[in-house]
Amino acid sequence: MPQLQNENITVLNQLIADEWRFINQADFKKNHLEWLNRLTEEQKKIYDEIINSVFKDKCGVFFLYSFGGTGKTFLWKVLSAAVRIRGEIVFNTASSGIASLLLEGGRTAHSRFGIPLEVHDTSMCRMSRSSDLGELVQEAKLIIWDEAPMMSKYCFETLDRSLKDIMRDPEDKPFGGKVIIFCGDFRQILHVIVGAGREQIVNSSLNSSYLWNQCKVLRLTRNMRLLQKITPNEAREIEEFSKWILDVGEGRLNEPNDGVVDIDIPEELLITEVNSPIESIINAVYGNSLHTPKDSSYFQSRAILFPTNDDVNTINDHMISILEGEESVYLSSDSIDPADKRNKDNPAYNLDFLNSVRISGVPNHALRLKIGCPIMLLRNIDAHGGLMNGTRLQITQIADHVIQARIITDTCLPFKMRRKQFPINIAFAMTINKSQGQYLSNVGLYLPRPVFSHGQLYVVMSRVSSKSGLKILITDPKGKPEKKTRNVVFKEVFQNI
Ligand SMILES: Nc1ncnc2c1ncn2[C@@H]1O[C@H](COP(=O)(O)OP(=O)(O)OP(=O)(O)O)[C@@H](O)[C@H]1O
Repeated sequence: MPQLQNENITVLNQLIADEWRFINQADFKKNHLEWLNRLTEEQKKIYDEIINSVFKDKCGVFFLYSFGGTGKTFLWKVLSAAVRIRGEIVFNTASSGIASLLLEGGRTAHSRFGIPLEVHDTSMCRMSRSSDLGELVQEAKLIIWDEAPMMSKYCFETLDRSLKDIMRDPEDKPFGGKVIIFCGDFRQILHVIVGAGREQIVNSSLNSSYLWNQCKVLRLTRNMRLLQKITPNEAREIEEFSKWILDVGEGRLNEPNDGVVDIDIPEELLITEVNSPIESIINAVYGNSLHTPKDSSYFQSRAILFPTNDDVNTINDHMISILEGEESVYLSSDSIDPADKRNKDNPAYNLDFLNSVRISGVPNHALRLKIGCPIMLLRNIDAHGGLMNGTRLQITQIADHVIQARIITDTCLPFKMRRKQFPINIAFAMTINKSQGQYLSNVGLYLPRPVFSHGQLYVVMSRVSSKSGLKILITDPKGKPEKKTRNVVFKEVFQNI
């Protein structure tokens, strides 16, 4: 494929043409040198290693292990610019739509590579060598895949098989000889498998794959947020808090433990004065008056987090009631999918029952909305426009069949159901799992029941960069405040990193 440095040249493959538009952006050329000069020593070492692999045509599989604030998003920006200013194609991908938005030209790995929704040990991506996507993949010099630990190892193995097939590398190198860098944090929530136990979850993670032996682990260890304009006291507090968060994430509190243990939460994070738990957590995050819709930055930085969806609905229903303004209710149209012949005429699945179904990832039957309220998108709609599953928005206009909003940032049913509804839910509160990848500065964690899976507590703690942004309410079944809560860490997942 010829090198294309001039945007006036036309190419027949639209996917390649789209990538060349990035290459031709003047900004990369202007900014790359300035960014390069700002890299810290450890960032520069990683940069050099990757660039060396890319431009000396060495294959390479890397995993960048880092925690929040160590500058990995910054590093991707510099690496992508370095490859693009040399006229080459970079794939910026992420496991989730929301994480892909942080990357220039980012896409979910599933959509970028045509990875099937159901993956197993022989599945292949939906692309052939001669397809537009196949040709684009052959051109790509560097593949970045963020938030890798939240995907099943079969996704990476599927891509490995497909790239080997497409690249036809005589040496059968991993990923067809491409330079690929995965990154993420194994302390965070891993691949979610409904109903699976600890062993199955750990066995399905990237570092349980045959590919892991080929992966060189690189590390970023320096919290770059500490270098920003803050006082020595603030820096010390952030440093201590970061260390405590890492201890939570690695299960190092209250040792010895097998990874499931009650831990003490520091007093300053706890909400202890409680008349009504719901009102206490709302006050801690949103203050005690929500009479007029606040500006978008107010909602952008705040959320109440819960381990499960049931409690999320309770808070969102309460919040929409107290938000000032006229309420509009949008009802979904529900039916059993005609393709589900076995259940299509089952009287148990009547309309009332279908309307009552509330599950994660599917909008509720009745959407109660008001102008000003925060909502979360539940579908990947437009990557370029920033509209991905998990994007939060604030409603600005409501009409009969249209909602206007501005961006502020498998089902397991025994029947096949169809629901026509705006793909949104209210987002004053959300589940911990949905908050992974979101950036918040005011978080309220409400634990009427403890977390149940690896990484959930760590994900909450690592949403904020300072203690002052986090308030935790732990209650017993009678609503009485407590000071301890369960932490779950599958420690075996760290063994070979
Ligand atoms: N070398 C650097 N020079 C100056 N600022 C930097 C550098 N590296 C990172 N930063 C800044 O530090 C902050 C944190 O970096 P970044 O967002 O890239 O970290 P991250 O590891 O992606 O964190 P998170 O996972 O929490 O998003 C950002 O404001 C970023 O611009």
